[in-house]
Amino acid sequence: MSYEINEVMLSESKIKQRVKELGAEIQKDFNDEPVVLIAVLRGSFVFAADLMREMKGNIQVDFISVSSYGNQTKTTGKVRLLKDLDTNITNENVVVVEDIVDSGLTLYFLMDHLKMHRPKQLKICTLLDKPERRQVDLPIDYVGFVIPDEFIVGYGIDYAQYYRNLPYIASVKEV
Ligand SMILES: O=P(O)(O)OC[C@H]1O[C@H](OP(=O)(O)OP(=O)(O)O)[C@H](O)[C@@H]1O
Ligand SMILES: Nc1nc2[nH]cnc2c(=O)[nH]1
Ligand SMILES: [Mg+2]
Repeated sequence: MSYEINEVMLSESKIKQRVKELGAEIQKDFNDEPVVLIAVLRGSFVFAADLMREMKGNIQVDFISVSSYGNQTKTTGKVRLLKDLDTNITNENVVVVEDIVDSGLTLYFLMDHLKMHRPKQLKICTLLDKPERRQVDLPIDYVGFVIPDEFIVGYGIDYAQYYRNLPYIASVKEV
């Protein structure tokens, strides 16, 4: 089975505008206190890079890497931790930065993992939310866009490791 780009769902300018709003909202909620952003590799690296530049003040960034999709469009249901944090987040304000929440299994696994370090606050920010596909209950603090149940790529998000370099977000179709 192979896929190709179907249509643009979110343009570069629409994403830029929303990322700006999210940065301002997070900063306001934390009253300009220091924040550690945790980007979930690989998908969220583009979003996290743009989001952190919309925030002023004492922002740290660290990366955690997990994978559960392999080269398919459905989750394997098994989340693998590929790289852990390097930062000590105990008593820190932490915001986990994700590109997309689909089944919710990735973040469910990660939240459990991160809570063990007893951060002061632990919040979730995702650019995209696909609520129709959720398999677990997950409280999400910041959502960029709620999207329909379509497999999407671009702006850091891949299909079989390709398309991450697209500056926009597009749906794909089977060909
Ligand atoms: O809510 P879920 O159903 O768990 O899906 C969301 C996760 O799936 C994708 O990551 P993937 O495992 O494909 O790895 P990647 O970030 O390296 O592309 C995406 O970047 C999210 O992290
Ligand atoms: N590329 C891609 N990866 C995902 N991981 C979870 N949902 C999606 C999606 O819609 N597209
Ligand atoms: Mg990911």
